[in-house]
Order: sequence, then structure tokens, then C-alpha cells
Amino acid sequence: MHSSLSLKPTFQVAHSLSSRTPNWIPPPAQVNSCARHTFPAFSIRSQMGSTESLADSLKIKEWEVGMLQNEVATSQGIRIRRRPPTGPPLHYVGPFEFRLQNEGNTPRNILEEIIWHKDTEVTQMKEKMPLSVLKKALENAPATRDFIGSLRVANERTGLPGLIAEVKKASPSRGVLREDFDPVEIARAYEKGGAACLSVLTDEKYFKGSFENLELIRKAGVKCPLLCKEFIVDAWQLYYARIKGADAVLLIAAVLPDLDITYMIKICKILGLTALVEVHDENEFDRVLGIEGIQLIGINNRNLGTFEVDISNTKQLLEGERGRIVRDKDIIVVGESGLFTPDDIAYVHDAGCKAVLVGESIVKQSDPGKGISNLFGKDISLQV
Ligand SMILES: O=P(O)(O)OC[C@@H](O)[C@@H](O)c1c[nH]c2ccccc12
Repeated sequence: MHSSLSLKPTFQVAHSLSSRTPNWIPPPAQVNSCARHTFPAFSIRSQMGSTESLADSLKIKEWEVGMLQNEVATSQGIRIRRRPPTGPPLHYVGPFEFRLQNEGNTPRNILEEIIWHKDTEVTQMKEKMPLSVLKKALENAPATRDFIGSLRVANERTGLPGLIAEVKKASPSRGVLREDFDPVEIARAYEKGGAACLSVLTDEKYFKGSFENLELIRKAGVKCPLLCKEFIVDAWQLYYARIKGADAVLLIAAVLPDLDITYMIKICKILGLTALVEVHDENEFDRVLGIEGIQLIGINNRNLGTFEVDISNTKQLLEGERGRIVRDKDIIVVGESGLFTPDDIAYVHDAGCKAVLVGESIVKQSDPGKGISNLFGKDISLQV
């Protein structure tokens, strides 16, 4: 199930990720989807005439590596391209910019649009906050909490799926869900209402979330472990999530090739983060089931490309052989999206989900804590 590429990520090097702008040229045989984190430092100064042509060459090289990433992804059935196909090297000023307006550079769907935007956003953030700075901050970061343990305990306590309650202000498909949005108040209400864990949207542009929300909730003393709900395209984001208070992160199989997932899971382990790996279809599920060390898989009932929601997706994917593998490996499956009623919860529970991830139906309630009781059809708070 693994990528046909033979290169294994070089974790020692990867662990010291630096700014994205490379100071090397990757040797062609080693180009892989983790390329920009793993290449050794090759100086190209000797091959280049002026500083200007050096800078241009580096940008073009980086763009080429991005294109290769797209090819690796396509070979695994991933339709989301990491970058615009004929896009400019990052920060390139010049004729490349015109290409942005070309038709070929129109994202195919909303997920692709989000990913292209995220790629640029992360590049800029990395420049402001290189990994060395994040690593320093890690020294003072409080320990992470046991995300999976919390889901298991809740599942055993209530006899129903453990709840990951989502602090979600808006989404591209549903617009603004709640105008009077106080993230800490909502988080506290969820905790009181019996949520096992919380999910905090951090994407600003499309979901009106923020890392500030994550940090505020963590610092407010909420005990539920926190999932950083972000579109992760670069291992740098794992470090960033960790210092902002995350206990878990989301890895989306529709976006990340197998090697990236494998590599990121290892970094998560080093950082004490739990990885929730999200799938939507059979191909993604099979890929993820073939990756070593996966403990938590989310089945998204929403197709992030089209926004269509169908909760029978969870049931279909867990039927037969895949469900058997999940049980054998003791993987916790999270039913995600589009859950509104006690029947919906019972449906995905029967399908094999020991946990659920819910946003809209509870965040919209005037008291999100009571929203949880309505959703589960009973009070699942610890007070009971
Ligand atoms: O609001 P809902 O339909 O209950 O869905 C929550 C959650 O599953 C959804 O927000 C989600 C699942 N996977 C994602 C990936 C990115 C952004 C959002 C999501």
C-alpha cells in the first residue's frame, strides 16, 4: 500500500526543518513527497554566476519539486494538487505572476483552493517563525493530554461514541454558524456537557477560526484534549500546533500522500501529538490502513470537494474486510460530519465508530452543552 518510491524520510534531517526557501538542489533520485524537508544541504553557489540567477534558479527548482509532489500524489489516486500546475515559484515577482490568472490555475474544487492558499500561508508563517524559534518555544510548552484515552474512557462510560465537539464559527458550505462566537465559553459548555475532546478550527480564511482560539481555550484550563483542526501540508505546522496548545492534529488523506502521512505521524510521536487521519473513500481508507502506527481514523461523511454529506458513507466503509482490519488493529474510528440526531449517533455507533466529531448541530444551540444532550438523546455529562 506504500508509495513505490523507495526513499524513506530522513528523520534526523527532517526534525530540523528550516525555512522553506531551499539552499540546495535536490538530487533527482531522491525527489519524493517529503522533498523539501529532507534534502541534504547542497550548495549550488559554485554552479551559478550571479546572486540574481541563483535566487531565480532556486525558486524554479522549488517549483519543480512542487510539481513532482503533484505527480506522486496523482499516482496514489489523490486528486488534490498541492500547488497550481503552472504557478509561479513562491514569492516570484515577474512574468510568472501572469500565469496565476490562467485557466489551468483555477482550483478544481474548494479543498484544492484551500490547500493552495494554505501552502502560501504556511510559507509566509515559516519565514516569520522558523523552526528553530518553534523548537525553543517547545521547551516551555505544557505536556500533551491523552486524546485517544479520553475517547475510550467516554465510550466506556456512556456506552455511546466518545464525543469530539467542534468549536466552529463558520464553514465554506454552511456560512456563519454562530454570530455571538465566544470560543472559550463554547469550549467550557462542551466540556460541561460531557464532550470527551474538543476540535478547534484554526483556519482563518475559510472557517473563521484561529490559533488564538486554540491557545485561549488551552490557557483557560479546559481539560478536554484539543484537536487542532487545520489543513496540514507541512511538518512545520505540527510544531506550530503543538506550541499553540494542541494535543492532536488532523491529517487529511485526500491531501497528503502516504509518505507524508508516515513522516508526519513520526513527527507527531516525537512531539507527543495524536494524529487523527481523515479519509472519505475506499481508496483513502485502504491507503491509510496500510500505514504503520495509525491508531485513530476519521471517516468524513462530507466530501470536502463537493460538500455533499452522506452518513451512510461511514457504514459502507466499515463493512467487510476494512471493518475487520480496524477491529484487529484496535483502531478507533471517528464518524465525522453531518450528525444531528440520536438516531444518527446510533447509526454510526452501530457501524463501528467508538467516537464522533460534531460541529454544526451543537455549536448552533444557544446552550451548546444542552445541544450535546439533545444530540445524544440523553445527558452524558460527568455530573450524571
Ligand atoms: O459541522 P459538522 O457537519 O458536524 O462537521 C464537523 C466536522 O466533521 C467538520 O468540520 C470537518 C471534518 N473534517 C474536516 C476537515 C476540515 C474542515 C472541517 C472538517
